[in-house]
Formats: sequence, structure tokens, C-alpha cells
Amino acid sequence: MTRKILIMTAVEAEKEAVLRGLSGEPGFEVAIAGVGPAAAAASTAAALARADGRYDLVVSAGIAGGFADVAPIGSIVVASESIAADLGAETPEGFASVDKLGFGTNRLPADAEIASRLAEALRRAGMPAHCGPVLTLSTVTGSAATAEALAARYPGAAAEAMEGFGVAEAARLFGLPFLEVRAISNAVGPRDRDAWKIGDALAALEAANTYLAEVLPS
Ligand SMILES: O=C(O)c1cccc(C(=O)CC[C@H]2O[C@@H](n3cnc4c(=O)[nH]cnc43)[C@H](O)[C@@H]2O)c1
Repeated sequence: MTRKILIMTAVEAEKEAVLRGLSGEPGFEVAIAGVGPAAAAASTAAALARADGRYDLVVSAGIAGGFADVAPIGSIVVASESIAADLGAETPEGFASVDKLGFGTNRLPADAEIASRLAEALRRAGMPAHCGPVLTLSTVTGSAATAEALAARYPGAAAEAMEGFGVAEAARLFGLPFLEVRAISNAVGPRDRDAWKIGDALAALEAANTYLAEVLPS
């Protein structure tokens, strides 16, 4: 039986970019999850429940902010793990994640083999690609202070977006492996809407998806 992959994007423009990259490759379905972790988790879980065991892999794909010196605008980040970066509690000693509080986890791993194979394939093709942690936040970072705090809290963080952890939670609920692929449209830091390169990021997202089928187990 042929493999089936579910790719969730937040918005239509991302879905179109992914579909252009896949260019009719069989076995892929691309659906819109909505913006934010709650919409992403609910939409993904609903899609997986409707499919009744039809999928082998769930992917969160879209644009993202890149952390300075790790993921420049136009580059691709393939998540090694998805981290719910603000899921926890403020304490007098600082932020305590749900892991530390004993209420589950705020880190869900990506399929390590597929993630590293995809990042390698992209680099071989001459694309700037990095494999590292991707943060999921409900609030887009808009200051240098928050960017620095997140980078210190999660050493090695490569990018931040708003859906990955929600998609990953749904995949985990259904016992399926997860992947997150992000094209960088802006730097994580002070808000500067004029500096966003959404067109460049969508072009990079399209290009990255042309390599997805070849790195998946058959
Ligand atoms: O209004 C702003 O300052 C602002 C800055 C960056 C992104 C937004 C969005 O509303 C886009 C949200 C959408 O795109 C993904 N995304 C892209 N860049 C980032 C980011 O730096 N931090 C978090 N999410 C980002 C996200 O996954 C959403 O789907 C607004």
C-alpha cells in the first residue's frame, strides 16, 4: 500500500506553495489548520479522525521567524523537535515549563531520521537549511528582550512559529510520526513589518517541498 502523508499549513498561501513544490506527487494531502497552536491541534486531530488510520506521517509546514545567526531569512528550518515555548508558569525563579511542573511535556520530537535526511537533501541541493528546535508560541515575538529570553531558555532554538506543537500533539494522539518544515520570512526580534520577506519564504517553502517525497521511507 502507498504511504499517505498529511501536511498542515496555517493559511492558503502556504498550502499553495507546498502543493506547487509537491507538483502532483501521489500520497500527499495538504490541509489548512488555521493560525495558532489550538486551531492547529483541533484541525489536525479532526483530519486524522476523519481519515481513520489512513496516514503514516503528519507534517506542519509554513513560514516562521528565524533566530539570529541560526536561521536567516529565506532559509529552511527542519525541526528536530517542536517546543511549546510558553507552556508553563511564571515563578519567582523564572519560567517553569510544564515538564518541570509535572503536567506533561512542552517538547515533542520530530522523526529524527526523516528530519535529518530532509535537511541534508536541501543542503546538497544548495539550499540553506538547518535542523534544530522550532518553538511554538501563541504570541509572535516583537522585541529584542523576548527574543533573547527565548534563545536563553531554549539554547539552539532555530525558529519560532505558531502551529508546530499543536500539529505534533495531534500526531502523538494518533501514534503517528511528526515533521515540521519552516521557511524563514522574518527575524525573531523587534517588530518590523516592512522587513518581512513573505514572498521569499513561500518560494523557499515550495523549493523545500520538492525534496520531501525522496527522503521519506517508501
Ligand atoms: O504583526 C506582526 O508583527 C507579525 C510578525 C510576524 C508574523 C506575524 C503573523 O501574524 C504571521 C503568523 C503566521 O506566520 C507564522 N510566523 C511567521 N513569522 C513568525 C514569527 O516570527 N513568530 C511566530 N510565527 C510566525 C506563524 O506560524 C503563523 O502561521 C505577525
